[in-house]
Amino acid sequence: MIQSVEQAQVDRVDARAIEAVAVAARAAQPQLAAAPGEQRRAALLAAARELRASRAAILEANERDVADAVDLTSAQRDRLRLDDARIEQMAQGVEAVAAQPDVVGRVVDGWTLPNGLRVRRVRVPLGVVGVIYENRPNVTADAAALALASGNAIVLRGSSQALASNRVIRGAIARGVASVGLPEALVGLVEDTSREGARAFMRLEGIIDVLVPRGGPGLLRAVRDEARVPVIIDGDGNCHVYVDRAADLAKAAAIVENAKLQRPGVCNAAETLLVHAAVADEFLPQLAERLGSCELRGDERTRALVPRALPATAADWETEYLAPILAVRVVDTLEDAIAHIRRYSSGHSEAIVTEDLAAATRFTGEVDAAAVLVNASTRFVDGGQLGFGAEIGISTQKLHWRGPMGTEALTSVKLVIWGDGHVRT
Ligand SMILES: NC(=O)C1=CN([C@@H]2O[C@H](COP(=O)(O)OP(=O)(O)OC[C@H]3O[C@@H](n4cnc5c(N)ncnc54)[C@H](OP(=O)(O)O)[C@@H]3O)[C@@H](O)[C@H]2O)C=CC1
Ligand SMILES: N[C@@H](CCC(=O)OP(=O)(O)O)C(=O)O
Repeated sequence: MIQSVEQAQVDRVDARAIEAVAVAARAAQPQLAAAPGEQRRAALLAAARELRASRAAILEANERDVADAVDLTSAQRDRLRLDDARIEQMAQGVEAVAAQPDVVGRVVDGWTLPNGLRVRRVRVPLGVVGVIYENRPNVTADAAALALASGNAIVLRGSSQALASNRVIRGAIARGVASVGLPEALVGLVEDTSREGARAFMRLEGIIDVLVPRGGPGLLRAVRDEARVPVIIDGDGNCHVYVDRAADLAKAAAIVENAKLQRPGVCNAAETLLVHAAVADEFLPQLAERLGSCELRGDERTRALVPRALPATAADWETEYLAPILAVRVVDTLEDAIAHIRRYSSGHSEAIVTEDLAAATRFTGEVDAAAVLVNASTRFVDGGQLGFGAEIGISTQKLHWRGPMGTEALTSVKLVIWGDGHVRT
């Protein structure tokens, strides 16, 4: 039989071991779906306790991960590294998910037909959620907590760089789950972190109900080419801030600084600044000073106002730097800003700074992204910040869900119809 190169590679990994983890999760999921909300909540609270109790083991594993990782950018190193405070945040994140209102079985709406049939639409778990994610170990806890809270089993495929950390974190959560009488298999971890293993994972048709690929363009290409399971893409963030002619420039400077520099390596950090020509003279020189060592790459009009800015090339408008670098362009109109964003945005998070309600309304109406913000930093587009407790990722696609994915995003709906001997005529 003739095989493609990709298929031959998939065959070389232990695809059966990966499948076994997912099959076990699938077998366990109905028990979770039938469990009362109190038991799911108790599992999460126990998992948080186990995370705190495993602090030393998590730190030790994480040190090994950091020591073994080669060629990390500063953003990747920052993501991978855990410390006491981050482990505590992880446990608190699990508790925050436990405190969310229960979504399983929630009645979305209901109606009674003229013939007496009673129809209700209720929320149900998706089933088995797979997630492929970057080298950020806290995602292991966040994703598992959100899945369990919403009645789903989860199979985690984290980065090869974080495997030791993820093993210990997954172990702690599984112990919490088992301590309340639920199966540990509800939280599965793919131990084969090869790229071929990831591709085998994407092909688990009929076993994984939905895959959440959380990462950059390389991962998304692989998913588009290889996945045989339904996906919710949580992709890269080429995010913009537009400073309008009617902006309060003090607010604008604080927002741009926060959006770019508070944590430059994350997907909701700003990458390009657009400034209306009417305020560029006043705004850009003071901003350049405020941004300190942040590298600026500007168009010609920007460079005339900010001599330290390097020339921006066409590629800069497309680039997610994930670093303290900001592309800057002066635009003549709100329409030009919207057109630039329409062309280059990856559909993650886009912000306008303005005191003009009409401009803000036009921006929020016409810009097509998971989140549009008025007079606020793009850094707020995060599950924890927006009240979801945590996030499994930030969906950059339109179907099923858009934006930070909390428990509701991990459910679908089912019609429950009650009759009394009704037959259709
Ligand atoms: N929308 C969202 O919710 C989020 C988006 N992101 C985006 O992720 C990117 C940063 O993370 P980064 O780690 O660089 O992302 P990558 O896409 O490089 O890696 C993410 C995960 O995918 C795996 N992976 C990468 N390429 C492939 C491939 N071709 N085939 C199979 N698996 C693959 C990685 O494995 P390994 O590490 O083992 O190579 C890792 O587990 C940014 O673009 C950021 O915006 C990040 C977080 C959240
Ligand atoms: N949820 C995050 C942003 C998403 C994220 O985790 O991004 P990344 O640092 O690229 O892994 C936050 O704002 O803190």
